[in-house]
Amino acid sequence: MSTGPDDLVLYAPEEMAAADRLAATLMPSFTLMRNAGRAVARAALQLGPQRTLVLCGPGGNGGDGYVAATLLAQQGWPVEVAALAEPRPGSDAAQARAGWHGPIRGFDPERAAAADLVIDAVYGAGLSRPVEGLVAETLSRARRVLAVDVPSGIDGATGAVRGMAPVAELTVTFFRAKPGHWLLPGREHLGRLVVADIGMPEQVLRDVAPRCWENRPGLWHLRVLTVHDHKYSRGVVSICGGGNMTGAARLAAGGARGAGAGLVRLAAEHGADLYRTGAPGLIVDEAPLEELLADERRKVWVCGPGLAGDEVEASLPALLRGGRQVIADAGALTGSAGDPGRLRGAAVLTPHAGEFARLFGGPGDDRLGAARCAAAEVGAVVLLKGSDSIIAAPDGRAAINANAPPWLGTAGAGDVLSGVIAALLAGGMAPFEATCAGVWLHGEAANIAGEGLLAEDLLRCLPLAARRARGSALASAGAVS
Ligand SMILES: NC(=O)C1=CN([C@@H]2O[C@H](COP(=O)(O)OP(=O)(O)OC[C@H]3O[C@@H](n4cnc5c(N)ncnc54)[C@H](O)[C@@H]3O)[C@@H](O)[C@H]2O)[C@@H](O)CC1
Ligand SMILES: Nc1ncnc2c1ncn2[C@@H]1O[C@H](COP(=O)(O)OP(=O)(O)O)[C@@H](O)[C@H]1O
Ligand SMILES: [K+]
Repeated sequence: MSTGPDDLVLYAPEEMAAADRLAATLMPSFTLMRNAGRAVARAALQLGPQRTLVLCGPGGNGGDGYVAATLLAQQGWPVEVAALAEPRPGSDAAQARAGWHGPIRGFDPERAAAADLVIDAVYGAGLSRPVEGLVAETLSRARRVLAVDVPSGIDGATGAVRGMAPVAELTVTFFRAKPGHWLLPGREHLGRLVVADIGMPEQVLRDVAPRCWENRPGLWHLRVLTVHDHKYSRGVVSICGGGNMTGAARLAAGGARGAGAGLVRLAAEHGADLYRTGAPGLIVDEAPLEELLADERRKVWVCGPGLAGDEVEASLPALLRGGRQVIADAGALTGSAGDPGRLRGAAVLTPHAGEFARLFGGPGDDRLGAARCAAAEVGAVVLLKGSDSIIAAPDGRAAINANAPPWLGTAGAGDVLSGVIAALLAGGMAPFEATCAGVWLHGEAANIAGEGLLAEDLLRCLPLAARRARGSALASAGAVS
């Protein structure tokens, strides 16, 4: 089956609540809860019969727990239920509670410690304050946890831990995942994530349409070359080269070439000889920048890797004035610390957490929200890099990337990435899609290279990463808008 944006969309808790309300006008809402509980029971059954304690909260999450407990008991499982409070009379959760005919106990940390499996159905999308006291104590004693929707305490919008949250072995969520499933630290609490189909009407996807996606092939499409392509149509990338830290610009150039740019040129008014000793396919220009800008084919520029403050001053304003598509990285970001307005006109900014903080402050617990605000403020795509990189567009679209292995955190990896994004931009992709695709290819190349990679290793792995992207996005649905 093909994957498209609708499959990758992430519903924040308030969007999921809106989806729920809409669904309730189209079908009996209890059907969704019954299907959710069924999916939880099915997942538990796959773990094999064992003494199970279902911890039920007062709302819909607890309702799913009662349904699952009832179904598991019907299968002959040794199941106990502990409840925090009675569900609101007349609610779906109350109906689910009425289906459970066994005893209901109070929360007790010792009982949780004695169970072989704890089903955490305490809080889900309705988490409204930190998890503490008896709930925290009980959850923290569980030895093996299956979480319903999210491990209680994980904020579904931000991935933050509010108070405490158990580390689950398996998490079963419904309809679509949430940003907090993919953002850290939430992602580390899930174990394996199962997204269960609970029969949500199709109309919900149309009428409640979040603008946040998991970043994978299918959200974007790499172009396919034809016999009519040539080096200029594949894209020209220009890179500002510093006179001192020359490795960074060379890595960016390698990233652009590895990601399929037809022609990569390095602008090095000073230090051109150093660059000429590098890759033979790289063209080094010694002419002053103003002269290079007269060539209208040179639309896409990487500015920042390896540049000192004065070198940024000598290049960035001219590139922006010249209406070029600029990827501002490293030195270009540091040079605008506290004054992000200086980057207005750039196509993409690629800060890591430290650079982001220097530019915009924060970002605090809500990194997704902070990246979106930053993108709107500067009018550029903002890529907040990390092991859960966030790509945010000025129009509110955002994507969360999760394929990057920890060994990608090595000096020079970011320089390669700026070149990869530049190549995709130069090849005709729009800035948001080019950045999403670049980040995924970069992570995939790191997976191909394996642990111990050096930034240089990414370059030879990029072509295979692109082939994998094309393979897994085959026949995907249309573009994101
Ligand atoms: N959205 C959907 O499509 C569906 C949702 N379902 C379930 O319904 C859940 C959402 O239900 P609710 O909106 O009732 O929310 P929850 O069941 O997550 O929370 C219930 C209530 O608990 C209280 N609460 C939250 N955090 C607390 C804390 N830390 N300390 C003390 N009290 C706290 C709040 O008053 C909240 O309204 C989902 O997580 C999911 O499990 C499913 O039943 C079926 C379909
Ligand atoms: N723990 C991690 N897991 C996965 N990717 C990481 C991790 N730490 C850093 N990265 C990635 O490595 C790259 C490092 O970029 P950057 O910090 O700019 O380094 P440099 O300036 O040395 O090139 C980014 O793409 C970032 O997302
Ligand atoms: K839960």
